[in-house]
This record gives sequence, structure tokens and C-alpha cells, in this order.
Amino acid sequence: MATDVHRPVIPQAVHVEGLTRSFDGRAVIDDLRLDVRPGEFVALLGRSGCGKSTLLRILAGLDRDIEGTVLVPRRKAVAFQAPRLMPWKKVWRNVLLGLPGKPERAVAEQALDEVGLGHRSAAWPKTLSGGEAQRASLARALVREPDLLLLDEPFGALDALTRIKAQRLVGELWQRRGCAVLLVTHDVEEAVLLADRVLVMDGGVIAHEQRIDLDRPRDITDPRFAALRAGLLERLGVEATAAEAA
Ligand SMILES: Nc1ncnc2c1ncn2[C@@H]1O[C@H](COP(=O)(O)OP(=O)(O)OP(=O)(O)O)[C@@H](O)[C@H]1O
Repeated sequence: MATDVHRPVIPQAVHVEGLTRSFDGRAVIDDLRLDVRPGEFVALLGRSGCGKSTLLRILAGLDRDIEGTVLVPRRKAVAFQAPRLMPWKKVWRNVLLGLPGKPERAVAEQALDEVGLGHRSAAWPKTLSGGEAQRASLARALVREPDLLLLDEPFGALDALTRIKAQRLVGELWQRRGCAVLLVTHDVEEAVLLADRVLVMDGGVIAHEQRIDLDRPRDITDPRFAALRAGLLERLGVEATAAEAA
């Protein structure tokens, strides 16, 4: 991160300014601004194709063909909807994949324990259930000790019950680790359940922002929860209607 030793500033976990990303001459992200505080949990909603994954890939450093300023911590990790495990490597080796040095198996097993998967450390990826594979992918992110955790629809492919468990796990990990999280999701309830702040992306920018000031753990039967959810759905509903008409 850019810091000035003579003039201390409160560093952001993410600082994005004037960000533009175009494909074939069309700006998918168009002069976008975004700040995420250290330790903050931010959820990003928006209709399909509005550029959420593109933004996340840019923050992850996977797409550098951009204009504008993007400041993120060096320690960052990403988990995608598909767990992306290498089938020819056992689970613990997948967790350590790409880490510098020669980290020991115990390092992987500690992260696997943290996601409740220590007992599958020596398993082959193909023997894992969908939920287990997703937890292995989370362990691979955690082992990097990120200051920023980027999650792109990590629960999208899971069945309802596994999804609820995975959401709880991410909430617990976030509280324990204290890292900033940016979660891309289509699920408004998930966003209100987990995030400090929910952003709605539209027209290449952050078009709407909703702070979620509810105590944790959150109660989805709380009328305030329902009101926040309804407000965000309305936002997205208007957009979905416009998209359908297009
Ligand atoms: N490599 C690429 N080449 C050309 N167009 C791309 C590329 N990557 C993304 N796009 C386009 O940019 C737009 C935004 O895509 P992106 O995947 O970021 O949307 P999204 O909001 O994550 O969508 P979803 O919610 O469906 O995952 C889409 O129109 C997509 O077709």
C-alpha cells in the first residue's frame, strides 16, 4: 500500500479511484471509486454482467489492463465459485499451492482445521463433496494470512443447507481473522446477513450503498433485517426489470 511515513494516514484495505476497464471499446467499469476499511466486510451486489467479477479480478491483481488507481494490500487472497483444486495434488498440497518457500504440511493442516476439514487433508480433491471442496478453497485463501479476502460467489454452487453452513463459517473466520472481505454475491439475504456495508454496482460504478447496522449474529426474522433486504431487492428489482426490457 502507498504510505507516507511523514504524514500518517489511516490506510484503507482497498482504495480505488477513477477505475475504468473496457472490453472491445465498451467500458464495463467506468470511473469507479471504492474504499474498504481494514477489517470491514463489504458485499457487492448487481445484476448479471454489471462487472462485479471484473472488479474482483482487478483487485486480485489478475487483470491489469486498466486505467485509474488501485491500492490493495500485498497480502490478499481470492476464492471463486469453482474451488479450482488441482486434481493430481492431495488437498493439503492444494492448500499450499503457490505459497513462497517450502511451507510444511502442518501449515496447511492448521488452515484446514480452521474450516473443519483437517480430517480430509490427505484426500484427493475428487473425493470431496462440493461444500468440502469450497472449504478447501477457503483454507487455501486463509493460509496466505490475507489482509484482504476476495470472495467471488463462493457459495453459489452449494445446496441450501451447505450454503448456510458455509456462510456461517465465513462470518466466523472473518471475525476471528479480522481481515477485510469483499464478497461478490447474487444473494441479497447473504449480503445483509454478513456485511457491514452492501454495495450495488450498476452502470460501471457503485450506484448505491447500504450500511447494515444490525448486531451479530443477525436474526433474519428481525423486521429491520427484512426492511434492509426489501430495500436492496427493490434496488435490484428496478435494475432487473430494465435488463429484461433490454
Ligand atoms: N475477458 C473478457 N472479454 C470480453 N468481455 C468480457 C471479459 N470479461 C468480462 N467481459 C464482459 O464484461 C461484462 C461484465 O462481466 P462480469 O463477469 O464482470 O459481470 P458480473 O457482474 O460478475 O456477472 P455475473 O453476476 O453474471 O457473474 C460482461 O458483459 C462480460 O461479457
